[in-house]
Amino acid sequence: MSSTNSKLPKCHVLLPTAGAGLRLGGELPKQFQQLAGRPMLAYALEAFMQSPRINSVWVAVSHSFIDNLILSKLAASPNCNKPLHFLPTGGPTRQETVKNTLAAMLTAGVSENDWVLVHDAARPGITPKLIGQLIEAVESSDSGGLLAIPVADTLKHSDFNSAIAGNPTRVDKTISRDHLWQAQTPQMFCLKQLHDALELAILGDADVTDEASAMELAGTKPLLVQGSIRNFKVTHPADWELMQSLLMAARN
Ligand SMILES: Nc1ccn([C@@H]2O[C@H](COP(=O)(O)OP(=O)(O)OP(=O)(O)O)[C@@H](O)[C@H]2O)c(=O)n1
Ligand SMILES: C[C@](O)(CO)[C@H](O)COP(=O)(O)O
Repeated sequence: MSSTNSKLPKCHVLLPTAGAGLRLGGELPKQFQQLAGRPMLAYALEAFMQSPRINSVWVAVSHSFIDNLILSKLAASPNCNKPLHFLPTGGPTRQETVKNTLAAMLTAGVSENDWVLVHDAARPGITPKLIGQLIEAVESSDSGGLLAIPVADTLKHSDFNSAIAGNPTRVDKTISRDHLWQAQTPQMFCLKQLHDALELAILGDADVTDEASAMELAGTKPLLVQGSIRNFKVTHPADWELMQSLLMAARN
């Protein structure tokens, strides 16, 4: 499958940005706060703009943020060299935000057979090289797939009873890390299949925290493609500090 033939599936990006960033804190949701001098969202946006296989970019925004000047400034950047759409499709959960945005993309005329790469705005360490590797691997497989990294540390399950009333948390047991991977994004699937899988998962109140989980519930086995430790999710203040140092060092 190559996007050079217009009849073949194209690749589009969906960036969900409707989270509140509560674990990080701050006056704005984290994806719009200044990280090493630019809104965090700008880094992922630029990586996809620089990826030759990406045809269009769709940013899912909460209703309360859709008219914010930060968005128009991002769109005006000379780096924005592909069709860029901001949609007020944010929902109460990540999976609802993604499902609403996929529905809007279908309504806007994107082909249901095209690929969509869903990427957290909170992962500014993504690079055009990693994006290219995911696309190449998934296109030559018979299913969708995601970036992920094999778990490197020894894993402990905590003792439920030790977590009561300020007691120190204790080990219940050690879990084998064999065959365990940490899911990253982008996660790349056929647009309509992902939409339907998310819709089913939401209707069934399933605990899906990423796109792959919804596709697994629908019976597929997504491909695991080697990601990078640099593509970590900025969730807590310590992640923010680390990412800021990495971005500043890369600039010098
Ligand atoms: N209702 C939601 C929740 C999350 N997200 C997006 O999903 C990505 C990953 O979510 P996470 O890092 O957990 O962000 P938040 O939900 O904002 O974080 P927190 O749980 O700390 O509030 C982010 O780009 C976030 O904006 C979204 O679009 N809609
Ligand atoms: C999609 C994800 O980033 C994959 O690791 C993750 O599941 C998002 O989870 P969160 O609960 O929204 O932080």
